[in-house]
Amino acid sequence: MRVKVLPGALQGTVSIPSSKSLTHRAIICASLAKGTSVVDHITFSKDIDATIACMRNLGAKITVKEDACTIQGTDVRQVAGEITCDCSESGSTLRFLIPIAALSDANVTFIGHGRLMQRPMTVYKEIFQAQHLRFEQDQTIRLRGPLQARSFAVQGDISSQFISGLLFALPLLEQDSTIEILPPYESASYVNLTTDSLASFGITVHHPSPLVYQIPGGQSYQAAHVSVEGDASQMAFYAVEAAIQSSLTCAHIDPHSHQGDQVILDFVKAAGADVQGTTITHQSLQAQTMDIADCPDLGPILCVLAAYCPGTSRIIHARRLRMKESDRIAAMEQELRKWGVQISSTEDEITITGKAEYHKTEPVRIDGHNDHRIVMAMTIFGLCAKSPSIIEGAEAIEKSYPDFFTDIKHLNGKVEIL
Ligand SMILES: O=C(O)C1=C[C@@H](OP(=O)(O)O)[C@@H](O)[C@H](O)C1
Ligand SMILES: C=C(OP(=O)(O)O)C(=O)O
Repeated sequence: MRVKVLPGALQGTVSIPSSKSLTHRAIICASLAKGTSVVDHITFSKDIDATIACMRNLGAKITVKEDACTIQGTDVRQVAGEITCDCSESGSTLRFLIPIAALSDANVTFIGHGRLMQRPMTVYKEIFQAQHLRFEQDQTIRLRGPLQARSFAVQGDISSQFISGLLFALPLLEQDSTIEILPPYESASYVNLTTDSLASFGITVHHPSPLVYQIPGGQSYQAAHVSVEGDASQMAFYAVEAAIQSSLTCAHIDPHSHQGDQVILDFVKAAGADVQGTTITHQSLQAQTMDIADCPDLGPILCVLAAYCPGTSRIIHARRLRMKESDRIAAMEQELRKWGVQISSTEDEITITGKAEYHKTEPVRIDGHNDHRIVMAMTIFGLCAKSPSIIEGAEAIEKSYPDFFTDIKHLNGKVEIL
């Protein structure tokens, strides 16, 4: 899909789609629970569809109607035979489900697409090898449990999704387990979302100190009704557009949310925007240093913010952006340079010297890098620029936010699907 983006300010109120992270978690917990759960206010996307399909293959009965899933949970420990789980391009689906699938002694094959199987998996490989369990990885991952309760030491700066995955599975083992995080501990806010979701389904996890989780064994998930709150990572695209050139209100955002990406409101405020609740209004902008250790998904759109902030901004602790759907640092460097943005990077840091306006005599041709967050960030850049751009591979938005361009149009954004 190619999308032409014409310059112009957005206006109005946008209903932010529901949190992808919280939806994965609610569907997984419900699928492990005794009885029937309901998860509603879901925004469906390719990643969420992948989690639903995999949980069905692991035995959960999931009915989808409008924006809700009714889920009859299963005892995954009883799964037998040969199971295949297609995770599409979803790192969350793959890394959350590996320990869950390993609760049984079934032979489970995980399939991934795009860059998924190149994303780091060493933490699990080492755990499985230490327990003499099958874990083979090439184009697919083939594994066999049953996983045993242990004291697990997990590197904290590769992906928090390993910690979340273990936290879903370990309460269902008979014995107690502990997870010790080896610092630095990044994306910890996502693990907080996991423990929140576990608590909603009756699972207890003790967190006696910042780097230790104690997980009592012998627990069972209880059915629950969960309504999913808005997605702070998606709000970020609108918050940045408003900070650069307009005024927007973001609806369906929980002011008390535990999502780490809610920090976007602090970043746009520190850049100079007026922020009242979830209404963001442009005022003159300035450069700043932004630490994204706890909110990596904000990386691409913060590059856009920095590009429009006069002065030199730094985005630090950014290394993990290189391991997402694309190398997001390289992708943003390549695409922003086409607009004439001054941007450079080291392995862990991005430096951008911004200015208020960008203009090119020919339409700028942007590559979406098969990455939803690159497509959305470069769309916002194009709306704020002074001349048109064309985004190739814009269908990548389906991974998390299929209605992105429809919502942009509702806000008077001039985007044309070519
Ligand atoms: O747990 C989650 O829902 C997520 C954790 C983060 O990954 P890392 O912990 O690998 O940084 C984030 O980038 C991803 O989009 C969603
Ligand atoms: C990296 C992302 O998701 P995941 O890790 O689940 O593929 C994302 O949504 O930006």
